[in-house]
Amino acid sequence: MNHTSPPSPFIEIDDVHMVYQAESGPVEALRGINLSINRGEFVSLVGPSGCGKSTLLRCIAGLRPVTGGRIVVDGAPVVKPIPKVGMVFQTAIMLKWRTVLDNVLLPTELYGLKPADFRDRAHDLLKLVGLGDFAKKRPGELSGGMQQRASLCRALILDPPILLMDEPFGALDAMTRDEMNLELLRIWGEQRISEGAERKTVIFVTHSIPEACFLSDRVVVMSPRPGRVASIKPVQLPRPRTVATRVSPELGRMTLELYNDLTQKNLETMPQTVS
Ligand SMILES: Nc1ncnc2c1ncn2[C@@H]1O[C@H](COP(=O)(O)OP(=O)(O)OP(=O)(O)O)[C@@H](O)[C@H]1O
Repeated sequence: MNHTSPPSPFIEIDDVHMVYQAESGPVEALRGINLSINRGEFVSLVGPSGCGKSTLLRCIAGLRPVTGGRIVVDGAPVVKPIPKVGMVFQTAIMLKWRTVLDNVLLPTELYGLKPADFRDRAHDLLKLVGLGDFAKKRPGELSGGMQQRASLCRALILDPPILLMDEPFGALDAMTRDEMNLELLRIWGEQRISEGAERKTVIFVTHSIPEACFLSDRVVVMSPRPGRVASIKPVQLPRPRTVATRVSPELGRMTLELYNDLTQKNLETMPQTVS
C-alpha cells in the first residue's frame, strides 16, 4: 500500500472569519473563508469593492489577527507579521528623500540586517525591471509605473517565498499596466533572479477580471461583504503568457465566465458590451 500523502498546501486558510471593531460597531469583513494555495501558485482574488480582499491579504501577512479560524503558512500558524511575505500596494509608498536604491533596501533595515549585504541584489533587481540606471535617483524623478517597479524590487529584496499584491497596477495607465503584467510574470517564473530559486507563491488582488485571468493559475471570486469564496476557477491558458494571450479567444471566454460568476448574470445574452 502506498502511504505517501499529497504535499500539504503552502498556504492554508481554514474557516477564516474577520470582524473589525469599528467606532460605529462591528464590521464583519470575512465569513468562513476556506482556501488552499500550493507553493509556486499564482492566485488572484476578485470581488466587489469592500468584500474583504485587502483584509484577507493582511490576515495572511499576519498584519491583522483573524477573529475565527486559522491561517497556516508553510506548516506554521500565522499569529504575527511573517517575514516570508513581500507586499506591494496600489500606490508605491516610497520615502521621497531617499534614493531609489535606498528605498529598495528599506526592508533590510526594518529586519535589522546590513543593507550593504543586499546592495548587489538590489542592483540586480532594479536591472531586472529596467531601472538599472535609476538607482541613485529620488522617487519624485520616476513615473508612477517606474515607482511601482521599484516597489516590486523592494518587496523582493529579502527574497520572500510569498508575494502579496493589493491592486498593484490599479493606478497605472492601461499600457503601463499591461507591461507590468508581463514584467511580473517574467519575474515570477520565466526568469529567476538567482539560479535554483523557487518560483514565488503570489496572491494578487485586482478589480480587473482580464488581468486576473491573464496572470493566474486560479481565480478566486469572492461574494459581497461579508466576504466568502463564491467560486474558484482554474485558468487553463498555456504559459508563458504573452501579448498574444491577451487577445486570445480563450482569455475572452474565461473573462466572460468570471463576469457571469461575479454578477450572477449571463452577460453573453445581454445587449451590452463587456470591456
Ligand atoms: N480598519 C478598519 N476598520 C473597520 N472596518 C474596516 C477596516 N478596514 C476595512 N474595513 C471594512 O471591511 C470591509 C472589507 O474591507 P477591505 O478593504 O478588505 O475590502 P476590499 O475588498 O479590499 O475593498 P476594495 O476592493 O474597495 O479595495 C469593508 O466594509 C471595509 O469598510
